Amino acid sequence: MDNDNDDLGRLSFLPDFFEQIGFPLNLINVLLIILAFFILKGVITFIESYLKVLYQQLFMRDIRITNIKLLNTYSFKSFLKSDPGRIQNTLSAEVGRVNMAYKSYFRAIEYGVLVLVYVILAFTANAEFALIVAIGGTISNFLFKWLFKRTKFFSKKYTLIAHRFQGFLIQHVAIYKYLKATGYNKSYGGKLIDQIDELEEVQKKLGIVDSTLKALREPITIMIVVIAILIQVKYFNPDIGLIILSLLFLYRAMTFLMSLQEHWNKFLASSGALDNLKDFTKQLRLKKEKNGDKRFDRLKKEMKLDNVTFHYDSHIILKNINFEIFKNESVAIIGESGSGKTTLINILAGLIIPERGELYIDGVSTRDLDLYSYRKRIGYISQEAPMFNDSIYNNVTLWATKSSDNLEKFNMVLKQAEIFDFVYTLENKENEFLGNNGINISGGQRQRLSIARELFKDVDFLFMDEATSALDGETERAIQSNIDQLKGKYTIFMIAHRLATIINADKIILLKDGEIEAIGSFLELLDISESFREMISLQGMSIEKENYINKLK
Ligand SMILES: Nc1ncnc2c1ncn2[C@@H]1O[C@H](COP(=O)(O)OP(=O)(O)OP(=O)(O)O)[C@@H](O)[C@H]1O
Repeated sequence: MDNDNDDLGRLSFLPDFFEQIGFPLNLINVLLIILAFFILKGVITFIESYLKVLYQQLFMRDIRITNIKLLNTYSFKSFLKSDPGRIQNTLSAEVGRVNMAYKSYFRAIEYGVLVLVYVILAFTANAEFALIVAIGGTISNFLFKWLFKRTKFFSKKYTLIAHRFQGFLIQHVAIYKYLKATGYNKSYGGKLIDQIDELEEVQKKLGIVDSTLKALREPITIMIVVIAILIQVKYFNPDIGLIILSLLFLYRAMTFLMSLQEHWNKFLASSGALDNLKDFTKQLRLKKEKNGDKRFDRLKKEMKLDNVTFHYDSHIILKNINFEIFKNESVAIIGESGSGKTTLINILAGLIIPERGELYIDGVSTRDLDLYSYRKRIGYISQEAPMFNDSIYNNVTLWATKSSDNLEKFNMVLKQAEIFDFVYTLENKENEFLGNNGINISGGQRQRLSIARELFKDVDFLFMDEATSALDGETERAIQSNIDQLKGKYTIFMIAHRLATIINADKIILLKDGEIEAIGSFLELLDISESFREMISLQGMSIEKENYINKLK
Protein backbone atom coordinates (compact mmCIF):
# COMPACT_ATOMS: atom_id res chain seq x y z
CA MET A 1 0.00 0.00 0.00
CA ASP A 2 2.82 2.40 0.97
CA ASN A 3 4.55 1.52 -2.30
CA ASP A 4 1.36 2.25 -4.26
CA ASN A 5 0.98 5.61 -2.54
CA ASP A 6 4.49 6.60 -3.55
CA ASP A 7 3.21 6.73 -7.15
CA LEU A 8 1.01 9.66 -6.10
CA GLY A 9 4.03 11.85 -5.36
CA ARG A 10 3.25 14.48 -2.74
CA LEU A 11 -0.45 13.59 -2.94
CA SER A 12 0.14 10.29 -1.13
CA PHE A 13 -1.27 11.85 2.05
CA LEU A 14 -4.79 11.50 0.58
CA PRO A 15 -5.21 7.65 0.88
CA ASP A 16 -3.60 7.86 4.33
CA PHE A 17 -6.15 10.46 5.35
CA PHE A 18 -9.10 8.33 4.22
CA GLU A 19 -7.59 5.30 6.02
CA GLN A 20 -7.35 7.37 9.21
CA ILE A 21 -10.96 8.57 9.14
CA GLY A 22 -12.07 4.94 8.83
CA PHE A 23 -12.96 5.05 5.14
CA PRO A 24 -10.24 3.02 3.38
CA LEU A 25 -10.04 3.50 -0.37
CA ASN A 26 -11.11 -0.02 -1.41
CA LEU A 27 -13.07 -0.71 -4.61
CA ILE A 28 -16.56 -0.52 -3.06
CA ASN A 29 -15.80 2.73 -1.22
CA VAL A 30 -14.26 4.33 -4.29
CA LEU A 31 -17.34 3.37 -6.36
CA LEU A 32 -19.62 4.78 -3.65
CA ILE A 33 -17.64 8.02 -3.59
CA ILE A 34 -17.90 8.27 -7.39
CA LEU A 35 -21.68 7.67 -7.27
CA ALA A 36 -22.20 10.20 -4.47
CA PHE A 37 -20.02 12.68 -6.31
CA PHE A 38 -22.06 12.47 -9.52
CA ILE A 39 -25.40 12.68 -7.72
CA LEU A 40 -24.16 15.80 -5.96
CA LYS A 41 -22.89 17.15 -9.27
CA GLY A 42 -26.35 16.59 -10.81
CA VAL A 43 -28.05 18.51 -8.00
CA ILE A 44 -25.53 21.36 -8.24
CA THR A 45 -25.88 21.47 -12.03
CA PHE A 46 -29.66 21.85 -11.70
CA ILE A 47 -29.38 24.63 -9.11
CA GLU A 48 -26.65 26.35 -11.11
CA SER A 49 -28.60 26.30 -14.42
CA TYR A 50 -31.81 27.42 -12.80
CA LEU A 51 -30.14 30.27 -10.92
CA LYS A 52 -28.36 31.26 -14.12
CA VAL A 53 -31.64 31.58 -16.04
CA LEU A 54 -33.14 33.50 -13.15
CA TYR A 55 -30.25 35.93 -12.85
CA GLN A 56 -30.00 36.38 -16.61
CA GLN A 57 -33.65 37.41 -16.75
CA LEU A 58 -33.20 39.77 -13.83
CA PHE A 59 -30.07 41.16 -15.40
CA MET A 60 -31.69 41.79 -18.82
CA ARG A 61 -34.77 43.26 -17.16
CA ASP A 62 -32.59 45.53 -15.10
CA ILE A 63 -30.62 46.79 -18.12
CA ARG A 64 -33.80 47.46 -20.09
CA ILE A 65 -35.66 49.18 -17.27
CA THR A 66 -32.67 51.32 -16.26
CA ASN A 67 -32.14 52.50 -19.82
CA ILE A 68 -35.81 53.07 -20.58
CA LYS A 69 -36.04 55.23 -17.45
CA LEU A 70 -32.91 57.10 -18.49
CA LEU A 71 -34.31 57.54 -21.99
CA ASN A 72 -37.40 59.17 -20.49
CA THR A 73 -35.25 61.71 -18.66
CA TYR A 74 -32.89 62.27 -21.62
CA SER A 75 -32.73 65.90 -22.70
CA PHE A 76 -34.86 66.59 -25.76
CA LYS A 77 -32.06 68.60 -27.38
CA SER A 78 -29.74 65.59 -27.17
CA PHE A 79 -32.52 63.27 -28.33
CA LEU A 80 -32.83 65.31 -31.53
CA LYS A 81 -29.27 64.33 -32.37
CA SER A 82 -29.53 60.68 -31.41
CA ASP A 83 -29.73 57.68 -33.72
CA PRO A 84 -33.09 55.88 -33.41
CA GLY A 85 -31.51 52.71 -34.84
CA ARG A 86 -29.03 52.67 -31.98
CA ILE A 87 -31.70 53.24 -29.33
CA GLN A 88 -33.89 50.45 -30.68
CA ASN A 89 -31.05 48.02 -31.26
CA THR A 90 -29.44 48.67 -27.88
CA LEU A 91 -32.65 48.01 -26.00
CA SER A 92 -33.61 44.92 -27.98
CA ALA A 93 -31.04 42.65 -29.66
CA GLU A 94 -27.98 44.16 -27.99
CA VAL A 95 -29.30 43.41 -24.50
CA GLY A 96 -29.31 39.73 -25.50
CA ARG A 97 -25.71 40.04 -26.68
CA VAL A 98 -24.67 41.74 -23.44
CA ASN A 99 -26.24 38.85 -21.59
CA MET A 100 -24.21 36.44 -23.75
CA ALA A 101 -21.07 38.44 -22.96
CA TYR A 102 -21.63 38.14 -19.22
CA LYS A 103 -22.50 34.45 -19.53
CA SER A 104 -19.27 33.74 -21.38
CA TYR A 105 -17.31 35.95 -18.98
CA PHE A 106 -18.45 33.95 -15.98
CA ARG A 107 -17.89 30.65 -17.80
CA ALA A 108 -14.33 31.84 -18.50
CA ILE A 109 -13.87 32.58 -14.79
CA GLU A 110 -15.22 29.12 -13.87
CA TYR A 111 -12.69 27.52 -16.22
CA GLY A 112 -9.98 29.79 -14.84
CA VAL A 113 -10.61 28.41 -11.35
CA LEU A 114 -10.50 24.84 -12.66
CA VAL A 115 -7.23 25.54 -14.48
CA LEU A 116 -5.78 26.88 -11.24
CA VAL A 117 -6.86 23.83 -9.23
CA TYR A 118 -5.39 21.35 -11.71
CA VAL A 119 -2.19 23.35 -12.13
CA ILE A 120 -1.69 23.34 -8.35
CA LEU A 121 -2.32 19.59 -8.27
CA ALA A 122 0.12 19.04 -11.14
CA PHE A 123 2.75 21.24 -9.47
CA THR A 124 2.32 19.34 -6.24
CA ALA A 125 2.76 16.02 -8.06
CA ASN A 126 5.69 17.01 -10.31
CA ALA A 127 6.92 20.61 -10.29
CA GLU A 128 9.48 20.50 -13.18
CA PHE A 129 7.07 18.87 -15.59
CA ALA A 130 4.28 21.29 -14.67
CA LEU A 131 6.62 24.26 -15.14
CA ILE A 132 7.51 23.20 -18.66
CA VAL A 133 3.84 22.80 -19.56
CA ALA A 134 3.01 26.17 -17.96
CA ILE A 135 5.68 27.87 -20.10
CA GLY A 136 4.24 26.16 -23.21
CA GLY A 137 0.73 27.31 -22.23
CA THR A 138 1.91 30.91 -21.81
CA ILE A 139 3.62 30.91 -25.21
CA SER A 140 0.47 29.57 -26.87
CA ASN A 141 -1.37 32.53 -25.36
CA PHE A 142 0.36 34.97 -27.72
CA LEU A 143 -1.25 33.31 -30.69
CA PHE A 144 -4.64 33.42 -28.99
CA LYS A 145 -4.17 37.06 -28.07
CA TRP A 146 -4.03 37.96 -31.75
CA LEU A 147 -7.21 35.98 -32.39
CA PHE A 148 -8.91 37.72 -29.42
CA LYS A 149 -8.05 41.11 -30.88
CA ARG A 150 -9.67 40.19 -34.19
CA THR A 151 -12.79 38.98 -32.38
CA LYS A 152 -13.11 42.24 -30.43
CA PHE A 153 -12.72 44.26 -33.61
CA PHE A 154 -15.42 42.31 -35.46
CA SER A 155 -17.72 42.45 -32.46
CA LYS A 156 -17.66 46.25 -32.43
CA LYS A 157 -18.22 46.30 -36.16
CA TYR A 158 -21.20 43.97 -35.77
CA THR A 159 -22.82 46.31 -33.23
CA LEU A 160 -22.43 49.33 -35.51
CA ILE A 161 -23.92 47.57 -38.52
CA ALA A 162 -26.76 46.25 -36.37
CA HIS A 163 -27.58 49.84 -35.29
CA ARG A 164 -27.65 50.88 -38.94
CA PHE A 165 -29.87 47.96 -39.89
CA GLN A 166 -32.34 48.83 -37.13
CA GLY A 167 -32.32 52.49 -38.20
CA PHE A 168 -33.19 51.58 -41.80
CA LEU A 169 -35.80 49.11 -40.60
CA ILE A 170 -37.58 51.67 -38.38
CA GLN A 171 -37.76 54.12 -41.26
CA HIS A 172 -38.87 51.39 -43.66
CA VAL A 173 -41.90 50.73 -41.45
CA ALA A 174 -42.54 54.41 -40.59
CA ILE A 175 -42.58 55.62 -44.21
CA TYR A 176 -43.81 52.37 -45.73
CA LYS A 177 -46.69 54.06 -47.56
CA TYR A 178 -44.45 56.59 -49.26
CA LEU A 179 -41.88 53.97 -50.22
CA LYS A 180 -44.55 51.67 -51.60
CA ALA A 181 -46.40 54.42 -53.48
CA THR A 182 -43.23 55.61 -55.18
CA GLY A 183 -41.75 52.20 -55.86
CA TYR A 184 -38.75 53.20 -53.74
CA ASN A 185 -39.49 50.28 -51.44
CA LYS A 186 -37.38 48.02 -53.66
CA SER A 187 -34.29 50.20 -53.69
CA TYR A 188 -34.74 51.13 -50.04
CA GLY A 189 -35.29 47.45 -49.24
CA GLY A 190 -31.96 46.93 -51.03
CA LYS A 191 -30.29 49.06 -48.36
CA LEU A 192 -31.71 46.76 -45.70
CA ILE A 193 -30.45 43.73 -47.60
CA ASP A 194 -26.99 45.34 -47.82
CA GLN A 195 -26.90 45.64 -44.04
CA ILE A 196 -28.00 42.02 -43.67
CA ASP A 197 -25.17 40.99 -46.03
CA GLU A 198 -22.67 43.05 -44.05
CA LEU A 199 -23.88 41.52 -40.79
CA GLU A 200 -23.52 38.06 -42.29
CA GLU A 201 -20.01 38.90 -43.48
CA VAL A 202 -18.92 40.00 -40.01
CA GLN A 203 -20.56 36.95 -38.43
CA LYS A 204 -18.63 34.75 -40.86
CA LYS A 205 -15.37 36.41 -39.84
CA LEU A 206 -16.21 35.94 -36.18
CA GLY A 207 -17.02 32.32 -37.03
CA ILE A 208 -13.62 31.83 -38.69
CA VAL A 209 -11.76 33.12 -35.62
CA ASP A 210 -13.92 31.00 -33.33
CA SER A 211 -13.42 27.86 -35.44
CA THR A 212 -9.66 28.48 -35.58
CA LEU A 213 -9.57 28.65 -31.81
CA LYS A 214 -11.58 25.45 -31.49
CA ALA A 215 -9.45 23.65 -34.07
CA LEU A 216 -6.17 24.67 -32.44
CA ARG A 217 -7.28 23.68 -28.97
CA GLU A 218 -6.40 19.99 -28.85
CA PRO A 219 -3.36 19.90 -31.17
CA ILE A 220 -1.71 22.69 -29.16
CA THR A 221 -2.52 20.99 -25.85
CA ILE A 222 -1.08 17.69 -27.01
CA MET A 223 1.93 19.38 -28.59
CA ILE A 224 2.82 21.18 -25.34
CA VAL A 225 2.37 18.04 -23.25
CA VAL A 226 4.43 15.92 -25.70
CA ILE A 227 7.25 18.49 -25.67
CA ALA A 228 7.13 18.56 -21.87
CA ILE A 229 7.37 14.76 -21.64
CA LEU A 230 10.29 14.68 -24.09
CA ILE A 231 12.18 17.33 -22.10
CA GLN A 232 11.46 15.48 -18.86
CA VAL A 233 12.59 12.12 -20.18
CA LYS A 234 15.72 13.60 -21.79
CA TYR A 235 16.93 15.92 -19.03
CA PHE A 236 15.30 14.99 -15.71
CA ASN A 237 14.97 11.18 -15.90
CA PRO A 238 11.77 11.15 -13.81
CA ASP A 239 9.59 8.41 -12.36
CA ILE A 240 7.19 7.40 -15.16
CA GLY A 241 4.29 6.96 -12.69
CA LEU A 242 4.66 10.59 -11.58
CA ILE A 243 4.80 11.78 -15.19
CA ILE A 244 1.57 9.96 -15.97
CA LEU A 245 -0.14 11.41 -12.89
CA SER A 246 0.88 14.99 -13.56
CA LEU A 247 0.14 14.35 -17.23
CA LEU A 248 -3.43 13.54 -16.27
CA PHE A 249 -3.72 16.74 -14.22
CA LEU A 250 -2.02 18.86 -16.85
CA TYR A 251 -4.08 17.46 -19.66
CA ARG A 252 -7.19 18.44 -17.69
CA ALA A 253 -5.64 21.82 -16.87
CA MET A 254 -4.78 22.44 -20.53
CA THR A 255 -8.23 21.35 -21.70
CA PHE A 256 -9.79 23.75 -19.21
CA LEU A 257 -7.35 26.45 -20.30
CA MET A 258 -8.49 26.01 -23.89
CA SER A 259 -12.13 26.12 -22.76
CA LEU A 260 -11.27 29.29 -20.86
CA GLN A 261 -9.83 30.76 -24.04
CA GLU A 262 -12.83 29.66 -26.06
CA HIS A 263 -15.24 31.30 -23.63
CA TRP A 264 -13.09 34.38 -23.39
CA ASN A 265 -13.33 34.62 -27.15
CA LYS A 266 -17.10 34.22 -26.94
CA PHE A 267 -17.12 37.00 -24.37
CA LEU A 268 -15.11 39.20 -26.72
CA ALA A 269 -17.44 38.32 -29.61
CA SER A 270 -20.25 39.97 -27.64
CA SER A 271 -18.08 42.63 -26.03
CA GLY A 272 -18.98 45.16 -28.74
CA ALA A 273 -22.49 45.08 -27.31
CA LEU A 274 -21.10 45.59 -23.81
CA ASP A 275 -19.02 48.60 -24.87
CA ASN A 276 -22.00 50.03 -26.72
CA LEU A 277 -24.31 49.58 -23.76
CA LYS A 278 -21.83 51.21 -21.35
CA ASP A 279 -21.43 54.10 -23.75
CA PHE A 280 -25.20 54.38 -24.35
CA THR A 281 -26.03 54.42 -20.63
CA LYS A 282 -23.26 56.93 -19.98
CA GLN A 283 -24.59 59.19 -22.73
CA LEU A 284 -28.13 59.02 -21.32
CA ARG A 285 -26.87 59.85 -17.82
CA LEU A 286 -24.63 62.64 -19.05
CA LYS A 287 -27.37 64.35 -21.02
CA LYS A 288 -30.04 63.88 -18.43
CA GLU A 289 -32.57 66.68 -18.41
CA LYS A 290 -32.12 69.05 -15.48
CA ASN A 291 -35.35 69.03 -13.57
CA GLY A 292 -36.20 71.51 -10.86
CA ASP A 293 -38.16 70.72 -7.74
CA LYS A 294 -40.95 73.29 -7.90
CA ARG A 295 -44.07 71.34 -8.76
CA PHE A 296 -46.50 72.85 -11.21
CA ASP A 297 -50.14 72.58 -10.32
CA ARG A 298 -52.21 74.81 -12.63
CA LEU A 299 -51.49 78.02 -14.47
CA LYS A 300 -52.70 80.82 -12.24
CA LYS A 301 -51.86 83.97 -14.07
CA GLU A 302 -49.20 84.29 -16.75
CA MET A 303 -46.18 83.10 -18.70
CA LYS A 304 -43.30 85.38 -19.51
CA LEU A 305 -40.34 85.01 -21.84
CA ASP A 306 -37.51 87.23 -20.68
CA ASN A 307 -34.70 87.94 -23.14
CA VAL A 308 -34.55 84.39 -24.45
CA THR A 309 -31.77 83.36 -26.83
CA PHE A 310 -31.27 79.83 -28.15
CA HIS A 311 -28.56 78.15 -30.30
CA TYR A 312 -28.24 74.87 -32.13
CA ASP A 313 -24.47 74.41 -32.07
CA SER A 314 -23.09 77.79 -33.20
CA HIS A 315 -26.24 78.68 -35.11
CA ILE A 316 -28.44 81.26 -33.30
CA ILE A 317 -32.08 80.26 -33.74
CA LEU A 318 -33.87 82.69 -31.39
CA LYS A 319 -32.62 86.11 -30.28
CA ASN A 320 -33.77 88.27 -27.37
CA ILE A 321 -37.35 87.07 -27.28
CA ASN A 322 -39.58 88.95 -24.83
CA PHE A 323 -43.34 88.63 -24.40
CA GLU A 324 -46.00 87.94 -21.85
CA ILE A 325 -49.07 85.71 -22.11
CA PHE A 326 -51.99 85.61 -19.71
CA LYS A 327 -53.98 82.60 -18.64
CA ASN A 328 -56.47 81.39 -21.27
CA GLU A 329 -55.17 83.69 -23.98
CA SER A 330 -54.76 82.27 -27.46
CA VAL A 331 -51.49 83.04 -29.18
CA ALA A 332 -50.58 82.45 -32.80
CA ILE A 333 -46.94 82.21 -33.84
CA ILE A 334 -46.32 83.01 -37.48
CA GLY A 335 -43.32 83.62 -39.71
CA GLU A 336 -41.44 82.25 -42.67
CA SER A 337 -40.20 78.69 -42.76
CA GLY A 338 -37.10 78.38 -40.56
CA SER A 339 -37.85 81.55 -38.61
CA GLY A 340 -37.88 79.62 -35.29
CA LYS A 341 -41.59 78.93 -34.62
CA THR A 342 -41.19 75.27 -33.63
CA THR A 343 -38.14 76.09 -31.53
CA LEU A 344 -40.17 78.72 -29.68
CA ILE A 345 -42.97 76.22 -29.07
CA ASN A 346 -40.39 73.70 -27.80
CA ILE A 347 -39.14 76.28 -25.31
CA LEU A 348 -42.66 77.17 -24.19
CA ALA A 349 -43.42 73.46 -23.68
CA GLY A 350 -40.28 73.08 -21.53
CA LEU A 351 -38.81 70.62 -24.04
CA ILE A 352 -35.71 72.74 -24.42
CA ILE A 353 -34.32 75.23 -21.94
CA PRO A 354 -32.82 78.41 -23.42
CA GLU A 355 -29.11 78.99 -22.81
CA ARG A 356 -29.75 82.66 -22.09
CA GLY A 357 -32.87 84.31 -20.75
CA GLU A 358 -35.72 82.73 -18.86
CA LEU A 359 -39.20 81.38 -19.30
CA TYR A 360 -41.21 82.21 -16.18
CA ILE A 361 -44.44 80.42 -15.45
CA ASP A 362 -46.35 82.24 -12.75
CA GLY A 363 -43.01 83.76 -11.77
CA VAL A 364 -41.10 80.43 -11.59
CA SER A 365 -38.24 79.91 -14.05
CA THR A 366 -38.36 76.64 -16.03
CA ARG A 367 -34.89 75.96 -14.60
CA ASP A 368 -36.47 75.55 -11.15
CA LEU A 369 -39.67 73.94 -12.32
CA ASP A 370 -40.48 70.23 -12.08
CA LEU A 371 -40.88 69.91 -15.85
CA TYR A 372 -42.77 66.61 -15.63
CA SER A 373 -45.55 68.15 -13.57
CA TYR A 374 -45.63 71.08 -16.03
CA ARG A 375 -45.85 68.87 -19.13
CA LYS A 376 -48.67 66.88 -17.56
CA ARG A 377 -50.77 70.02 -18.04
CA ILE A 378 -49.88 70.35 -21.72
CA GLY A 379 -51.87 69.06 -24.66
CA TYR A 380 -49.94 68.83 -27.93
CA ILE A 381 -51.64 68.63 -31.28
CA SER A 382 -49.35 68.41 -34.26
CA GLN A 383 -49.76 68.06 -37.99
CA GLU A 384 -48.84 64.35 -37.78
CA ALA A 385 -51.46 63.53 -35.11
CA PRO A 386 -49.61 60.45 -33.82
CA MET A 387 -51.81 57.40 -33.29
CA PHE A 388 -51.07 54.13 -31.54
CA ASN A 389 -51.82 50.79 -33.11
CA ASP A 390 -54.67 50.21 -30.67
CA SER A 391 -58.39 50.85 -30.14
CA ILE A 392 -59.99 54.31 -30.40
CA TYR A 393 -60.75 54.21 -26.68
CA ASN A 394 -57.11 53.54 -25.78
CA ASN A 395 -55.90 56.13 -28.27
CA VAL A 396 -58.01 58.84 -26.70
CA THR A 397 -57.66 57.86 -23.05
CA LEU A 398 -54.13 56.42 -23.25
CA TRP A 399 -55.21 53.13 -21.68
CA ALA A 400 -57.36 54.53 -18.90
CA THR A 401 -59.50 51.86 -17.19
CA LYS A 402 -62.92 51.60 -18.76
CA SER A 403 -64.88 52.82 -15.73
CA SER A 404 -68.28 54.44 -16.24
CA ASP A 405 -66.75 57.83 -15.31
CA ASN A 406 -63.98 57.48 -17.87
CA LEU A 407 -66.38 56.27 -20.53
CA GLU A 408 -68.60 59.27 -19.88
CA LYS A 409 -65.64 61.64 -20.12
CA PHE A 410 -64.48 59.82 -23.28
CA ASN A 411 -67.89 60.34 -24.92
CA MET A 412 -67.92 63.97 -23.86
CA VAL A 413 -64.54 64.76 -25.44
CA LEU A 414 -65.55 62.89 -28.61
CA LYS A 415 -68.52 65.25 -28.82
CA GLN A 416 -66.34 68.31 -28.17
CA ALA A 417 -64.00 67.22 -30.96
CA GLU A 418 -67.03 66.41 -33.17
CA ILE A 419 -66.01 62.82 -33.79
CA PHE A 420 -68.64 61.12 -31.60
CA ASP A 421 -71.01 60.24 -34.48
CA PHE A 422 -68.22 58.78 -36.60
CA VAL A 423 -66.92 56.55 -33.78
CA TYR A 424 -70.37 55.13 -32.99
CA THR A 425 -71.13 54.25 -36.59
CA LEU A 426 -68.07 51.98 -36.69
CA GLU A 427 -68.67 48.25 -36.39
CA ASN A 428 -66.63 47.94 -33.19
CA LYS A 429 -67.42 51.48 -31.99
CA GLU A 430 -64.85 52.70 -29.44
CA ASN A 431 -63.05 49.35 -29.66
CA GLU A 432 -62.24 49.79 -33.35
CA PHE A 433 -58.52 49.37 -34.04
CA LEU A 434 -56.80 52.25 -35.78
CA GLY A 435 -53.90 50.35 -37.35
CA ASN A 436 -50.32 51.47 -37.48
CA ASN A 437 -50.29 55.24 -36.87
CA GLY A 438 -53.99 55.46 -37.59
CA ILE A 439 -53.64 54.18 -41.13
CA ASN A 440 -57.29 53.03 -41.15
CA ILE A 441 -58.87 56.47 -40.70
CA SER A 442 -58.74 59.77 -42.58
CA GLY A 443 -56.41 62.69 -41.74
CA GLY A 444 -59.33 64.79 -40.46
CA GLN A 445 -60.59 61.97 -38.26
CA ARG A 446 -57.09 61.45 -36.91
CA GLN A 447 -56.82 65.13 -36.10
CA ARG A 448 -60.17 65.18 -34.31
CA LEU A 449 -59.18 62.13 -32.27
CA SER A 450 -55.93 63.79 -31.33
CA ILE A 451 -57.89 66.88 -30.13
CA ALA A 452 -60.19 64.56 -28.16
CA ARG A 453 -57.14 62.91 -26.59
CA GLU A 454 -55.76 66.22 -25.31
CA LEU A 455 -59.17 67.26 -23.98
CA PHE A 456 -59.51 63.94 -22.16
CA LYS A 457 -56.11 64.56 -20.56
CA ASP A 458 -57.49 67.65 -18.77
CA VAL A 459 -54.86 70.25 -19.52
CA ASP A 460 -54.18 73.96 -19.05
CA PHE A 461 -52.28 74.51 -22.28
CA LEU A 462 -52.90 73.47 -25.85
CA PHE A 463 -49.92 73.58 -28.19
CA MET A 464 -50.89 73.25 -31.84
CA ASP A 465 -48.15 72.83 -34.37
CA GLU A 466 -49.82 73.30 -37.75
CA ALA A 467 -52.70 71.24 -36.41
CA THR A 468 -54.96 71.79 -39.41
CA SER A 469 -52.60 72.51 -42.27
CA ALA A 470 -52.60 68.95 -43.64
CA LEU A 471 -56.37 68.98 -44.09
CA ASP A 472 -58.58 69.99 -46.99
CA GLY A 473 -60.22 73.43 -46.78
CA GLU A 474 -63.61 72.21 -45.57
CA THR A 475 -62.25 69.88 -42.89
CA GLU A 476 -59.79 72.55 -41.83
CA ARG A 477 -62.63 75.06 -41.37
CA ALA A 478 -64.66 72.54 -39.36
CA ILE A 479 -61.75 71.67 -37.08
CA GLN A 480 -60.80 75.32 -36.80
CA SER A 481 -64.29 76.15 -35.55
CA ASN A 482 -63.77 73.33 -33.03
CA ILE A 483 -60.54 74.91 -31.90
CA ASP A 484 -62.18 78.35 -31.77
CA GLN A 485 -64.69 76.93 -29.30
CA LEU A 486 -61.80 76.03 -27.00
CA LYS A 487 -60.67 79.66 -26.99
CA GLY A 488 -60.87 81.23 -23.56
CA LYS A 489 -60.95 77.81 -21.85
CA TYR A 490 -57.27 76.97 -22.37
CA THR A 491 -54.01 78.85 -22.88
CA ILE A 492 -53.45 78.13 -26.54
CA PHE A 493 -50.28 78.42 -28.62
CA MET A 494 -50.64 77.69 -32.30
CA ILE A 495 -48.25 77.72 -35.19
CA ALA A 496 -50.14 78.50 -38.34
CA HIS A 497 -49.23 79.07 -41.93
CA ARG A 498 -52.76 79.79 -43.10
CA LEU A 499 -53.44 83.20 -41.67
CA ALA A 500 -57.23 82.92 -42.10
CA THR A 501 -57.14 80.49 -39.15
CA ILE A 502 -55.68 83.03 -36.71
CA ILE A 503 -57.97 86.01 -37.14
CA ASN A 504 -59.45 85.37 -33.70
CA ALA A 505 -56.17 84.88 -31.84
CA ASP A 506 -55.70 87.22 -28.87
CA LYS A 507 -52.06 87.74 -29.78
CA ILE A 508 -50.07 87.09 -32.90
CA ILE A 509 -46.27 86.85 -32.71
CA LEU A 510 -44.57 87.44 -36.02
CA LEU A 511 -41.05 85.95 -36.11
CA LYS A 512 -38.37 86.85 -38.58
CA ASP A 513 -34.94 85.20 -38.52
CA GLY A 514 -35.36 84.26 -34.88
CA GLU A 515 -36.48 87.68 -33.68
CA ILE A 516 -39.90 89.12 -32.93
CA GLU A 517 -40.75 91.48 -35.72
CA ALA A 518 -44.20 92.40 -34.48
CA ILE A 519 -46.64 91.37 -31.79
CA GLY A 520 -50.32 92.25 -31.38
CA SER A 521 -53.85 91.27 -32.37
CA PHE A 522 -54.79 90.66 -36.02
CA LEU A 523 -56.11 94.20 -36.42
CA GLU A 524 -53.14 95.72 -34.61
CA LEU A 525 -50.68 93.90 -36.86
CA LEU A 526 -52.55 95.11 -39.92
CA ASP A 527 -51.86 98.60 -38.59
CA ILE A 528 -48.26 98.26 -37.50
CA SER A 529 -46.52 95.61 -39.60
CA GLU A 530 -45.71 95.93 -43.28
CA SER A 531 -44.42 92.31 -43.34
CA PHE A 532 -47.74 91.13 -41.90
CA ARG A 533 -49.73 93.00 -44.53
CA GLU A 534 -47.50 91.43 -47.20
CA MET A 535 -48.07 87.95 -45.82
CA ILE A 536 -51.83 88.59 -45.76
CA SER A 537 -51.95 89.75 -49.34
CA LEU A 538 -49.76 86.87 -50.51
CA GLN A 539 -52.45 84.52 -49.18
CA GLY A 540 -55.11 86.37 -51.21
CA MET A 541 -56.65 88.00 -48.13
CA SER A 542 -57.70 91.61 -47.80
CA ILE A 543 -55.54 94.01 -45.83
CA GLU A 544 -58.50 96.28 -45.07
CA LYS A 545 -59.42 96.14 -41.39
CA GLU A 546 -63.13 96.64 -42.11
CA ASN A 547 -63.28 93.26 -43.79
CA TYR A 548 -62.38 91.54 -40.51
CA ILE A 549 -64.25 93.50 -37.89
CA ASN A 550 -67.46 91.50 -38.46
CA LYS A 551 -65.62 88.18 -38.44
CA LEU A 552 -63.99 88.74 -35.05
CA LYS A 553 -65.51 86.75 -32.20
N1 LIG B 1 -32.33 69.81 -34.10
C1 LIG B 1 -31.82 70.84 -34.78
N2 LIG B 1 -30.49 70.96 -34.93
C2 LIG B 1 -29.96 72.00 -35.59
N3 LIG B 1 -30.69 72.98 -36.17
C3 LIG B 1 -32.03 72.91 -36.06
C4 LIG B 1 -32.67 71.84 -35.37
N4 LIG B 1 -34.01 72.04 -35.44
C5 LIG B 1 -34.19 73.19 -36.13
N5 LIG B 1 -33.01 73.71 -36.50
C6 LIG B 1 -32.81 74.97 -37.25
O1 LIG B 1 -33.41 75.99 -36.50
C7 LIG B 1 -34.04 76.92 -37.37
C8 LIG B 1 -35.47 77.14 -36.92
O2 LIG B 1 -36.16 75.94 -37.06
P1 LIG B 1 -37.69 75.81 -36.63
O3 LIG B 1 -38.10 74.40 -36.88
O4 LIG B 1 -37.88 76.35 -35.28
O5 LIG B 1 -38.37 76.78 -37.68
P2 LIG B 1 -39.89 76.92 -38.10
O6 LIG B 1 -40.15 78.38 -38.15
O7 LIG B 1 -40.76 76.11 -37.21
O8 LIG B 1 -39.87 76.31 -39.55
P3 LIG B 1 -41.05 75.57 -40.38
O9 LIG B 1 -42.16 76.57 -40.55
O10 LIG B 1 -40.40 75.26 -41.66
O11 LIG B 1 -41.45 74.38 -39.58
C9 LIG B 1 -33.92 76.39 -38.78
O12 LIG B 1 -32.86 77.08 -39.42
C10 LIG B 1 -33.54 74.94 -38.57
O13 LIG B 1 -32.68 74.50 -39.61
